[in-house]
Amino acid sequence: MGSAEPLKVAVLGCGSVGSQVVRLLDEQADDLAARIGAPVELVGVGVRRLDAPREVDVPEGLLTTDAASLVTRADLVVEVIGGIEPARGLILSALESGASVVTANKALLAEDGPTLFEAAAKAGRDLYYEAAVAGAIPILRPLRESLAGDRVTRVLGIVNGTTNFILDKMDSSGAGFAEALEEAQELGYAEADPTADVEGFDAAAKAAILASLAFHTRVTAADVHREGISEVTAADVASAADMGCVVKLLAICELRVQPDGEEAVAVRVHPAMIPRSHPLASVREAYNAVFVESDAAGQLMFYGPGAGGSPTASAVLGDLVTVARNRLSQTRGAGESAYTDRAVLPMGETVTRYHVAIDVDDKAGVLAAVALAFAEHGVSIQTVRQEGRGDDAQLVVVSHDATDAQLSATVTHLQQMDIVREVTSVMRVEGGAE
Ligand SMILES: NC(=O)c1ccc[n+]([C@@H]2O[C@H](COP(=O)([O-])OP(=O)(O)OC[C@H]3O[C@@H](n4cnc5c(N)ncnc54)[C@H](O)[C@@H]3O)[C@@H](O)[C@H]2O)c1
Ligand SMILES: N[C@@H](CCO)C(=O)O
Ligand code: NA
Repeated sequence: MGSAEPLKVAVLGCGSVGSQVVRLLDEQADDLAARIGAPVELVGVGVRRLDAPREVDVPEGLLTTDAASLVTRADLVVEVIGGIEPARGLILSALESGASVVTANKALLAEDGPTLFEAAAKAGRDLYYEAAVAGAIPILRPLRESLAGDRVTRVLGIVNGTTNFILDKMDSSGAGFAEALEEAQELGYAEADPTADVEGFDAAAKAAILASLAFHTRVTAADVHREGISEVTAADVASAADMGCVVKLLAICELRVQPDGEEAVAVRVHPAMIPRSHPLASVREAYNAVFVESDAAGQLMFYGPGAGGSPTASAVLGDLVTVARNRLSQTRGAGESAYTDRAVLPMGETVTRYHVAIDVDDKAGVLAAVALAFAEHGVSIQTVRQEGRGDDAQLVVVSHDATDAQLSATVTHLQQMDIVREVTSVMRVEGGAE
């Protein structure tokens, strides 16, 4: 074992994640060599600037700004630069020159995963990316390997720590969105430009990756219906609490049997109310969790730190060991499984329940007129209650299952009614029995 050739590893990017990968490669060198069956040799660390401050001491002579040539000298390339280019070009050139690749790059995988998977298959090399979804939490390998003999029907995930922190803060303190965001920024959870997190882009990329693996099909970020949390108000959170619910930003991937018997997938990211009794409701602060439903296993929950340099590096190193072992035994891992080629349903056909708050005139017949508007669009009402009197009168309606198209038509109708002053909030209700 000790006589095996060293495995040459290149790390591209030395930021939050890359610096922790470099640190662990050094600190765990002996254990990694024993687990892999060969020593790991760090042959270079690709950086943008040689003189930038770093969280890790990179051994003399290993830093380089020439990532393009570095990838041709490695057996295994770890890509932790992020973004589309130059990451995509570097991964493709690494595969072409015979290296296997481990990446944490959810944005790239969700935008152009198929190009990368095809390049890996053509080169006969591995492409692993456990860190790309929910950081340290093992979720992609369980979907790809442990659940490969089961039929996954639904994945519900809290896959963005920043937004979970903000919504948790709003729930526990009554704060509004802006105030909770400010606190998240002060504590370093949210970035100065929080758009990717709060508008759901990060979660949508992860949803695309989860749906692809769960349902053996190809889903890209463009297929994912996306709504962020910037419109969620303190009143929405309080209203959820009144119903025994909590508001979470959910990534929802569903397998749906169509009337013609064909199976299609629906993938969406949006804030939703879930009952406090649901396992995902107990996910606090910046933690992540993924709730999986499958035919044979039933319900599974994966929970843990979804971000941060060191937790994310844990997932990267796990992939590195697997890919290294595959390489030594001259095999490849499972690779992409997209044999089903399922259609992705438009959002209008998505079915769920809704919580609708409507400011109304406080007079006889209003409740009946509002109920009729729901009925006209085929939306059945589960509960309705009035809050406030006079100028503050509000009706809060919770529907049974309806399509998004039916609900949208109902809301448009309500907005045109004289007795309706404003539809103040429309939020989906997930994770509960009908
Ligand atoms: N930070 C997390 O918690 C986390 C969690 C999961 C996944 N990820 C993913 O990991 C990847 C890295 O994230 P991060 O948080 O470490 O980002 P980061 O911004 O801290 O680090 C990226 C580094 O890449 C460097 N870089 C940019 N262009 C380069 C180039 N051409 N060559 C070499 N280096 C270059 C930057 O200077 C920076 O130091 C991203 O894909 C991200 O989505 C991060
Ligand atoms: N910004 C992400 C972490 C990286 O995926 C989050 O808040 O969860
Ligand atoms: Na993960």
